[in-house]
Amino acid sequence: MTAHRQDLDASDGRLAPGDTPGGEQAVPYLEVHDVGKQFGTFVALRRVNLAVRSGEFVTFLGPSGCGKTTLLRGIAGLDPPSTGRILQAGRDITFLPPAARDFGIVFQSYALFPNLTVTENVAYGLRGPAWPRRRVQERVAELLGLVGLADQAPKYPAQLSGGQQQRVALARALANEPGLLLLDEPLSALDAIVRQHLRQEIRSLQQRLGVTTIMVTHDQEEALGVSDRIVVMSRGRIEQIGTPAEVYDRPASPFVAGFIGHSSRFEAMVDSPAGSILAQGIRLQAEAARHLLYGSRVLVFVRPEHVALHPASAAPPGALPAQVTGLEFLGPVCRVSLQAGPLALMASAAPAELMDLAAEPSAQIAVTLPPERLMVFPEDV
Ligand SMILES: Nc1ncnc2c1ncn2[C@@H]1O[C@H](COP(=O)(O)OP(=O)(O)OP(=O)(O)O)[C@@H](O)[C@H]1O
Repeated sequence: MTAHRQDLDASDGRLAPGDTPGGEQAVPYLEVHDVGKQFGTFVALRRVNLAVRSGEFVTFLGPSGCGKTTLLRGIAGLDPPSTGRILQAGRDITFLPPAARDFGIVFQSYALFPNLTVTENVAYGLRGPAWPRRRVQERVAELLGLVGLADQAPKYPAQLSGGQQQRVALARALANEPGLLLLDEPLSALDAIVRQHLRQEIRSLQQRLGVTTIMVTHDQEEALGVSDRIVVMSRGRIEQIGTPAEVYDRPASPFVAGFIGHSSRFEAMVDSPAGSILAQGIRLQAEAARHLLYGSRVLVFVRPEHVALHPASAAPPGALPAQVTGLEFLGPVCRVSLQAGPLALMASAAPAELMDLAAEPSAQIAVTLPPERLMVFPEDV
């Protein structure tokens, strides 16, 4: 496990054109090579490259229509790619029918047989000479124990909650000990609390079993919370592959910076080779601008938690005067909308800090933007 962590940390999570993302380590369990998918003239996937290591939990994350389900369906053989190859455990599975592959899948809609009991649903795929009745009974009992449903065995799906039905679907997907577990938005039909609980259970079960897992989701909190690595997708392309910390702290593109987490965004121009930028007349320091061409246009993002707030009367040198334009109470933190001259910024701070600053709507305060925290991208990326 330690070595695995080091592997993950060693990658900087960025993609250069033509790279094989994540493929720099030991032989991957699943390899996606240059996969493309067209529906008529519509291109749903473009040259997707991906390598998933054995035992990894990888999430496909992106807005609606970005192609994440299409990619998962390609890996499952439900909708083969138009171009490229997919290898699992070294075997080319690109055009194998689903039944000839080694995976279990859980869909968003529970997809259980309504006329079969929990036991019968889980046992459904356990057929043939390898599965005498006694062994099936033992395996089903083991699986229902694993997903915490040992006492629900005789019930029918309609007698279970949504969360319980997804646990049955998970037990069924794992019944044959597949090499690969595919989860297609498995939690999106559930309410927030069940969803949060079940996602942690899925993660701990996955770690206990060590099964290589790919989950599709459009919920970034879900992806950040459970994944070893996240594949961020947009318009049929992979924008970045990285650990949750990498995609959050070091986004590879303006899309990723804007899609993952909250941020304020503004345009600027590189003003000097020493990392000074000019944003609508306001001069700021940005370490990430140091290597960029003098005079080039850039997009700048800053996370709310990195916008530092100060009293107007005790502003540090270089602070920008700012007016509070809105406050949103979120429990442990408040989100503060600010107007610093022409720049609209969002900050977050503890309620006690805001009380000390008397930061009420229309109050005047001051802000600083730490140079090492500004995420800067050339506009032509
Ligand atoms: N069978 C199909 N025929 C035509 N177009 C399709 C087909 N399946 C998917 N598409 C299109 O391909 C694109 C990607 O679809 P996909 O289902 O992979 O998106 P997604 O990222 O999973 O989105 P969502 O979160 O909304 O499910 C969409 O624009 C979709 O309309």
